[in-house]
Amino acid sequence: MPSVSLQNVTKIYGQDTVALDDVSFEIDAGEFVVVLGPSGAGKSTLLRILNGLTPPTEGTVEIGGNPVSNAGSEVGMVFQMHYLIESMSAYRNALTGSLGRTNDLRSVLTLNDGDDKREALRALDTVGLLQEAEQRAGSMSGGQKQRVGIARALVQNPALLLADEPVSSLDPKAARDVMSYMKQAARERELTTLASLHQVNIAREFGDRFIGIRDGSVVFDGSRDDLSMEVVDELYYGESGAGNFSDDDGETETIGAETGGAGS
Ligand SMILES: Nc1ncnc2c1ncn2[C@@H]1O[C@H](COP(=O)(O)OP(=O)(O)OP(=O)(O)O)[C@@H](O)[C@H]1O
Repeated sequence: MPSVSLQNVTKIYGQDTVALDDVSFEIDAGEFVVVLGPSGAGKSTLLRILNGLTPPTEGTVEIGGNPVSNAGSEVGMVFQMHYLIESMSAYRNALTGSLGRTNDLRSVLTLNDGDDKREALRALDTVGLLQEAEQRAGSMSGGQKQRVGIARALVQNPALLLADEPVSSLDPKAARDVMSYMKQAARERELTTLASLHQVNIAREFGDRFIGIRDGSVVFDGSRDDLSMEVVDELYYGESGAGNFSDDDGETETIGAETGGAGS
């Protein structure tokens, strides 16, 4: 049974804004999938449908064989903006992930059960922040905050980890750090992961499978080897734009917030 299954999913906002148009794909358990596509392609809509925040207009979505509900506990979410409580420690922030399971505010404020505490520490360890567990989130770097956001999602013990442009606001080094930890967490926990990214070079480095969306349709679904410069050009610029995206040495150019280039 696939971990994620979308069948003929269409999303129309209002009268006629077709954000997703008859999208179907399946993701196997443990796959690390990156969604790519130009602004407005439908990536955020896809993620919102997968976490139950937005109902599809048509089609079916299943996670672990069950229809997506808006209970949300089976889906962990990492956001572009981390949405941490800045006055609380990294540990307390990670612990709020257990709310997804227990729905009990007391578990965060006072009466945590021991399992939740252990899970929060384990998750912080996974993202390399065990030593910083007691540090106030507000005093952490952007990359560290994002890693706390990943820890919080892991504490939820989700069946699917979704990340919506998780490294867009980070410099290239911090972005790579965050992606490395996310990949490691997914591998350790055999966690199915789907991340939308704007930076093609970072996507290429960390993704195992790539789904390209353009104008609401899946126009590419393949491995790193299949993700040629031509495919990337066509994904972002359409057929007429071939050649725009490759530079002279064949490296993929950066999209969006990343400005420093690979490894800088
Ligand atoms: N709540 C909404 N109401 C109306 N239209 C919407 C809504 N959300 C998204 N859209 C439209 O749906 C289309 C897809 O938007 P979506 O945000 O999913 O794209 P995206 O690929 O995530 O873009 P970006 O990379 O800029 O975040 C766009 O035309 C957008 O304007």
